[in-house]
Amino acid sequence: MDGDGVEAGTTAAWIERHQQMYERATRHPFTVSIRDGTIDLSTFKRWLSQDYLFVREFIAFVASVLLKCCKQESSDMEIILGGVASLSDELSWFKNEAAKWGIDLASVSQLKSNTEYHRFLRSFTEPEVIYAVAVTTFWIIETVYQDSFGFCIEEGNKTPPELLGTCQRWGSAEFKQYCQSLQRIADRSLANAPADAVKSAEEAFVRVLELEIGFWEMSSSQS
Ligand SMILES: Cc1ncc(CN)c(N)n1
Repeated sequence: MDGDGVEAGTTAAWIERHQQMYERATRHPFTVSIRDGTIDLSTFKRWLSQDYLFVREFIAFVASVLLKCCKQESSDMEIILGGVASLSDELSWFKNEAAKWGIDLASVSQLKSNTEYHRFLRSFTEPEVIYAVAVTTFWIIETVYQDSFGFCIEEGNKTPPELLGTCQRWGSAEFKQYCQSLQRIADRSLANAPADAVKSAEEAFVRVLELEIGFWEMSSSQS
């Protein structure tokens, strides 16, 4: 077990093996600039608008993970169902936050890196993609946000007060526990999965890190 009570497993080994890329995704200049208080607010608003579109697609992805979970009569159902349910709150949160920042969500055009991420998420809805691969992908997507925003509220932060709510949303102890539950599910599923599925899951893990880096870059630069 590590200090957080998570058993060291396959996913922890991948974080170590791909440490550099993991760091690039979770300590990106975008989130680091939130933590050090130098964030340009137009950049933040771009991220918020694009992430709203992302979350709409993410809901379909998480629903597809739930469906795969149900088909194999897994005991993980309640945790994943909780994830689906919390996305309803998340959508409302985005709408409220957008109104606060004067963003008209209906007029936001989706940027390229977001579209690329949507395409990736959609590929998981295929029935051929097995549960272990899908749930591991789900875990790393959530974990990048947890680690990134968790850093923004760790000791020594200079996060602007108006951004603390955003950072709490994914950086809270509760969200961390949820990610740890997903990690345990991913590790257990991978331990029982065939070698080719474990390989696909590791490829998806790396791809998520690339896409998350692309998402932060897009938010910073409109690419
Ligand atoms: C791009 C992205 N990655 C992850 C999350 C966390 N669900 C998110 N909202 N947006």
